Amino acid sequence: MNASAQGTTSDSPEQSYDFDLIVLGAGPVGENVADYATKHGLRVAIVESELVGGECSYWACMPSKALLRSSNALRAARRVPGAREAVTAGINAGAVLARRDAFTSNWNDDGQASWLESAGIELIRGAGRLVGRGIVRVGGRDYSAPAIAVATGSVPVLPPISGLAQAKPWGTREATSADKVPPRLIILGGGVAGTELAFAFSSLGSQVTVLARSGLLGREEPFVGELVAQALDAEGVEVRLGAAPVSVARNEQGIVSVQLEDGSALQAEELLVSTGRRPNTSELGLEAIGLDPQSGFDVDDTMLVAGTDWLYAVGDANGRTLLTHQGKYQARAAGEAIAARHHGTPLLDSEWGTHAATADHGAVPRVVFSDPEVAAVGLTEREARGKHLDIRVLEQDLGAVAGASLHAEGYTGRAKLVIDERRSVILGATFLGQDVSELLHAATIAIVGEVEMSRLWHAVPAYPTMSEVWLRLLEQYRFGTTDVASGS
Ligand SMILES: Cc1cc2nc3c(=O)[nH]c(=O)nc-3n(C[C@H](O)[C@H](O)[C@H](O)COP(=O)(O)OP(=O)(O)OC[C@H]3O[C@@H](n4cnc5c(N)ncnc54)[C@H](O)[C@@H]3O)c2cc1C
Ligand SMILES: NC(=O)c1ccc[n+]([C@@H]2O[C@H](COP(=O)([O-])OP(=O)(O)OC[C@H]3O[C@@H](n4cnc5c(N)ncnc54)[C@H](O)[C@@H]3O)[C@@H](O)[C@H]2O)c1
Repeated sequence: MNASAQGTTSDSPEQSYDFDLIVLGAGPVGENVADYATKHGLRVAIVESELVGGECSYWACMPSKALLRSSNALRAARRVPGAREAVTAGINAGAVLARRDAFTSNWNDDGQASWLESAGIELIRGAGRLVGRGIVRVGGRDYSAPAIAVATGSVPVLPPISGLAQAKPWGTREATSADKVPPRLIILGGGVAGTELAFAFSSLGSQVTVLARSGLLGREEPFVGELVAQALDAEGVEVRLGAAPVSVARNEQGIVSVQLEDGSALQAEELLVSTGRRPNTSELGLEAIGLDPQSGFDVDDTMLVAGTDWLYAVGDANGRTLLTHQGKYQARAAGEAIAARHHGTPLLDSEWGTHAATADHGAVPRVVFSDPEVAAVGLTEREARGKHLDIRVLEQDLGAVAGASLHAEGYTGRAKLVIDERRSVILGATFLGQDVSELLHAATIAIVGEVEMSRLWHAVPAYPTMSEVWLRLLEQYRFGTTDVASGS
């Protein structure tokens, strides 16, 4: 390392630094910050303590979706006469686990490490820690750069329940990398991870019980949790709403017992805790640069940390939205903003500028890969009302659309738009039903583009696709009724 610790400033000569940018954490977000800065000519190093590719590739998005996909495809076939008769056996759990293993490259990151090399990004293996302004220590060696980006992801939150930690519950890592399907599985937490993994393990053969202290998927429109709970029930999953565990224990035979507040108890071979995550900041040495590791990062839309002109926090690490695609979007903005500041070229950080993650504030797409799927973007009705906006709400039975009835026998689904009446633009959209995730991007474009409803009228959905739900919603907006030339 060439630069001195606290004395290093952003206007020191470029040559005195080891790199132009050091990124802490090579998850999807860190990789993108590094890539975008490198594309603009910066010399970038990335520090990774585990596997290049991060949580998403090995223990989150990819393995969980691989565990879900086969059973979703099987149910889809069973919903279509003609295909249904060809399904003569149930799920092959071994083949599903093998496909999951392939998607995680058997937890080997050689491929992603080679990609870093090909992109011109230097990989430093080990846990990085900030020891001063612009200085990162890895394995006893210091590296310097005028800009540092923290992309260290998030860690699970374990609720303070008596005996829980000692019972060695599964977290989402253990669930997504499991090589056996437990006969019984209790899931604590009815959020996105708990809901998806309930579908996954139930389809693989576990008897699953979900303990959700309130409804499922409480961040979304109320009908979402209700309909997904009904679907889980139909799959044989028991969803216990309002269930509060008071203690947990694992006996010598390995069976976990969960004692509930109402006096009842549950037993299972495994207990999965999926009760949320928090930014992974406690081991970063933030105190060395005058920041409190407990209070999290306060970032602007270029991901610059408040009170600094050199430190960035991106993706799960800043706690804005814990989603890969949104973190990567922030990473693209941050990588280019860091490069612009480095080169002294114009910073486009005003609303919707290239270097600003403006969509974080009202256009975040979210998909739950349950069956039915949940796809939502922007504000829910509750959130919009909380902002005291003049809104109008449109709802449509998705099953009544010709494309949906062709897609699956007895298709059940729903769509909802939240409209800003003053500007006549969409603030939020929610779709629920089989395969609705691919409907979502149209809504995201309408929100980001602030397309007025009168112009959306001219965006004609093809017949007979499920996208015709847009026409039904627009008719409702214009005429106040769904009963307009419907059917075909
Ligand atoms: C079960 C589950 C399923 C999910 N499914 C989806 C999904 O389908 N779609 C979606 O959009 N999101 C999903 N998510 C969320 C998604 O996984 C995260 O939003 C995403 O991984 C965040 O990326 P990141 O790069 O910020 O952090 P991470 O992927 O966590 O990467 C951070 C990296 O930093 C490294 N690191 C940490 N500390 C240090 C240090 N001090 N020095 C060096 N390296 C360090 C870690 O080893 C890790 O590799 C899911 C999450 C879970 C738990
Ligand atoms: N498809 C996807 O995009 C996807 C899938 C899985 C996870 N994720 C991301 O990963 C993050 C973590 O997922 P998650 O499901 O753990 O978090 P979450 O915030 O979605 O859900 C946590 C749930 O646990 C409940 N909970 C919290 N404390 C509890 C307690 N003591 N007892 C009972 N219930 C309790 C909460 O009420 C909530 O319903 C999420 O923020 C999500 O964005 C995304």
